Amino acid sequence: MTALNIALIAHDRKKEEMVNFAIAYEHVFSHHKLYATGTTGTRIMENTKLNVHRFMSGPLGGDQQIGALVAQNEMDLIIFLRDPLMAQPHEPDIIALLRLCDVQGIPLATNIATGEILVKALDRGDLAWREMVHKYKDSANEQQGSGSGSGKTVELNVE
Ligand SMILES: O=C(CO)COP(=O)(O)O
Repeated sequence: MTALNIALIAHDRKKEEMVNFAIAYEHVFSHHKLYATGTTGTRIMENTKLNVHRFMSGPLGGDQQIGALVAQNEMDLIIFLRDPLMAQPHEPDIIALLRLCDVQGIPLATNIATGEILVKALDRGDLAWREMVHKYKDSANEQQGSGSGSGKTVELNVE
């Protein structure tokens, strides 16, 4: 199975849970391309050997940056450990990201129990259909002669 694009996001009181999750499934995640909001990504990299492409911190637009990739159907799996007991200043961004996952039909876990099921499914190859999505997009882009391939993974430079 080729590497899929996975986004890991956690609100502050869920970050320790996310770090432990990343440690537990490092052997699975290491085969894929990881993306995260700023602080979540930093915490994961500090505690594992995983390489994580970090976007802005959530309140500064990180959810929206990941949402942009979801809108382009580039993101294959999202594990977003939300804090359901604390209001977030960027709640509209969060809702927008979740909505876009439903628009594109992207596998999304918002708690650790579902996250674990999805990562085990990923490990078993159950998300191989996402490879077909990428192949289809790539060939559609080639047919349109878009050259650099607007459907390819967008690499953004972040600090
Ligand atoms: O707020 C977040 C997601 O909505 C997470 O952002 P950080 O990973 O930067 O803390």
